[in-house]
Amino acid sequence: MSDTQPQTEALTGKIPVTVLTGYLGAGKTTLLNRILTENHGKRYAVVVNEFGEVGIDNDLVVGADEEVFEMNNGCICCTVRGDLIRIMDGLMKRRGKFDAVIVETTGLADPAPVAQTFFMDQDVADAARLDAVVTVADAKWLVERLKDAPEAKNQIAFADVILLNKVDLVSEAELADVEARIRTINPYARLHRTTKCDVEIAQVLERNAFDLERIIELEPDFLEEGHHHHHDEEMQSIAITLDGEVDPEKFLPWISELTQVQGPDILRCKGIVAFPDEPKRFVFQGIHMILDGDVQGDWKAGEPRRSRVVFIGRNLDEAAIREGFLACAA
Ligand SMILES: Nc1nc2c(ncn2[C@@H]2O[C@H](COP(=O)(O)OP(=O)(O)OP(=O)(O)O)[C@@H](O)[C@H]2O)c(=O)[nH]1
Repeated sequence: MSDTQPQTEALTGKIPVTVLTGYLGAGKTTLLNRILTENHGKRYAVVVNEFGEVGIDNDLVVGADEEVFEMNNGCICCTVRGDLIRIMDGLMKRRGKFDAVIVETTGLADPAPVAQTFFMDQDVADAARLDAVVTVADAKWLVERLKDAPEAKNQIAFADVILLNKVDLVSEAELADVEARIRTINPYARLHRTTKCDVEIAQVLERNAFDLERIIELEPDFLEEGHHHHHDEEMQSIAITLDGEVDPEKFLPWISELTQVQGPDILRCKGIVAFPDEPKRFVFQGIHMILDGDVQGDWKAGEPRRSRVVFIGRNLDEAAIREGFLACAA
């Protein structure tokens, strides 16, 4: 389908749904926050899914408390039939309160079963239409992940729109290389080079770009029940909650050493921690050895000052990481 065939909600009566995907740490939440803070006069309902049982992404999505629905009992692509359908049904009962839906999947999700929900479940298919699969790709790490992560490849293959993000971290030659790799997997998607996902929102939302025929060519059993996909069996997700504050003098050296030493195996880490006498939450994010942290957003009145961290990776010594974090207690 092309831009010349507008199929807006006014015409079809269906709510447009954008599936936002991309590997761990590529910039999905960055794009989502950009969409939610930009002044476009639209109201979005957001469904966030994360890998690991401690909800962190939900708290990192800005100013959208009421509209954010969180699914964190596993990978979205394995629980779509349940969670996503239930949430979509709930959303349809609140029609009129929002103009479109955005589903942010975990970095480890295969987008196929997510997209399938919008065709296979009759109630969902009657009420909503998949507008586009938007994939955020990390210009620095994508080439590596295409070698060892099948999900990363599927996310590119399924995309209608690709944001090749973090162009600030790579040279022009590396950029050309990663772009060529993307094109061998998906020659069709619109591709935008971005830093911090700085793309015009109209390039991402309401594209009316999802092309079922292309997807069936790619995956002939797309519209059949029992569609299988495989997960990276070695991938671990370690979520730790400390019921209290952590001492920055212990925590900062610990996290920095951990990511330096085990960086190659830590695909993603993030957390929200409470420092003593600090009214704001300390939020940190890491991708391999690149670590970033800052105080942002006040702890709300009455909110327990709990510290939560998540590590996703391979060959991680869970007991040692757990012990190390708990030893940072203030
Ligand atoms: N240098 C650089 N950093 C970026 C860019 N875009 C995002 N980041 C940083 O990359 C980290 C991950 O960004 P997120 O938006 O949380 O990524 P995500 O895809 O939502 O991550 P997961 O949900 O864990 O898979 C954050 O620390 C961002 O600030 C970019 O264009 N350049």
